[in-house]
Amino acid sequence: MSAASSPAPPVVLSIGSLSKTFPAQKALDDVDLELRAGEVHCLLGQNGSGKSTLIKILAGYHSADPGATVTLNGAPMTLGSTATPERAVAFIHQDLGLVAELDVVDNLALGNRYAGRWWLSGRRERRAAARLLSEFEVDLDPGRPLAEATPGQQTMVAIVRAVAATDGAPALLVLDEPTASLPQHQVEQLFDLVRKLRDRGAAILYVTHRLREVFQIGDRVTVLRDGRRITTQPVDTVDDADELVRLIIGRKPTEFSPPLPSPDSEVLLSASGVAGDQVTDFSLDVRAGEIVGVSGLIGSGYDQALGLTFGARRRSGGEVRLGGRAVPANRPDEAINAGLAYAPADRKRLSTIPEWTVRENLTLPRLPAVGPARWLGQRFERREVRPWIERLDVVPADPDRQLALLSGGNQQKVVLARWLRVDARILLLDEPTSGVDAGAKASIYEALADIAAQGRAVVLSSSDAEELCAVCDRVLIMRHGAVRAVLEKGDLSVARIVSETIRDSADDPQEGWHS
Ligand SMILES: Nc1ncnc2c1ncn2[C@@H]1O[C@H](COP(=O)(O)OP(=O)(O)OP(=O)(O)O)[C@@H](O)[C@H]1O
Repeated sequence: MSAASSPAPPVVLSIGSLSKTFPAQKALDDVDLELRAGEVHCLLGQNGSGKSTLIKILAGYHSADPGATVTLNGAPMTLGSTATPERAVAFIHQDLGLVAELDVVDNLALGNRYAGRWWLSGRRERRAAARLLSEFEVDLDPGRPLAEATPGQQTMVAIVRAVAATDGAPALLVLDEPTASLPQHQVEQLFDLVRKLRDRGAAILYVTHRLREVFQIGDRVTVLRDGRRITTQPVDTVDDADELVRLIIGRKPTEFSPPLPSPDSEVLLSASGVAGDQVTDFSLDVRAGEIVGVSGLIGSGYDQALGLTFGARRRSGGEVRLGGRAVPANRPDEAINAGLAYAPADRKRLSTIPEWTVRENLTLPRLPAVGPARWLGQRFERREVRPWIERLDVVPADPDRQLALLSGGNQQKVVLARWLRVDARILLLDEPTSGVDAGAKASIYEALADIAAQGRAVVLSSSDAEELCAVCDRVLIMRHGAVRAVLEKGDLSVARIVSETIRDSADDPQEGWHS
């Protein structure tokens, strides 16, 4: 935003006395908030602090408790109905609301409120879609089924769609963790788009757990804790990310001490030439005690390598050896027997039962017993589950709460805890902290370090360069389907990861390697 001496830009969104009470849970407690034209206003808070609830009330998914006042450009805003959303408001929710079975053209067209269905995917829409994608510099074939696009590409389609539905000029744009699955390079592109919209005068409400982004893109920041607004202030009055963490969790963050470099120990996992999907050559050796990272751009294959290694994705070539023994391709059962565990990135869709409780989801796949054994089993589960709930700060800390009623980040914590507590020798984790708040991230890193210290090993794929620097002994960078660079602990920095990630491998495919 411009200097303090110029007159304050007009208020676009004004929220007064906003509260929301769910059964047994007050998600928002008397929140006031103002968003001005031409500002990116970051909304921060721990998982479960009420951010999504606030957004869902604005979007009409939830009604607010009586007594709230919300205005948009000075006029009362219609709340409590998704049927008549404000035309000038664009929302990007965590659940992008796209239809995976349709192609990109149809997904964009559906958002644009075209009346007739029979011309979907017609030439006009195809041209309009191509124009929109190129305006926002999204490099994607509009005729491709959305299901084939990576999560990052899908996010961009959702943003383009939402902005287009406001005729390209939203008064208010609400972005709920849009970068959760985007590597740095794509984040920069997204930020260019966000700045473009801000400079056109949009007020932008930006929810993120990546605190660095607040300093990159934010003009002002509001922190929620336990449903209450703790502060609203200009970003340039915030010292650093540690101060943000203190505001978010209400105490000093626990120091995470990175693990010591691991000694030359036994090779637990060896992959060579693994291929399939976008991956042409994924090779690595992982020793006991190591935490190894895999990163790259969307499309580089970095987000598919672990699924291929495990057997969750169809492997077309290469070899995977566990403890020296070859594991046949596409046999996750054999991989599990040999000591491998794999947590996919799409944890919620692929691996939870939302109707079940936190306890049941955390202890899956144990089958429910019947009779007295069931009761004993539940008591045992509760005892086992509680330390994890406390360790990862699951809110509310209730093992018997239905998983679906937890906030998105808290659901992530529960599912991730399930993998952290299994006794596998090697853990493969895709994007382990995506959507998880700063406090719990540190706890997850501690848990990974503990696993490594027990002589086990972790391989994680991540688009978060800071995370890779914080926890990994070594980071493999993939470009164009293959590992092109290996950064050892001493070489690890955000700048180095980003530059290796975006470097064009055609320049020097061999020189990209580092021993
Ligand atoms: N439909 C619901 N029924 C009951 N409780 C709910 C419901 N939706 C949310 N909650 C509770 O309200 C609180 C706030 O949740 P909300 O989703 O707003 O958090 P959040 O700040 O967006 O978290 P995250 O960072 O994990 O997305 C949480 O304790 C959550 O369990």
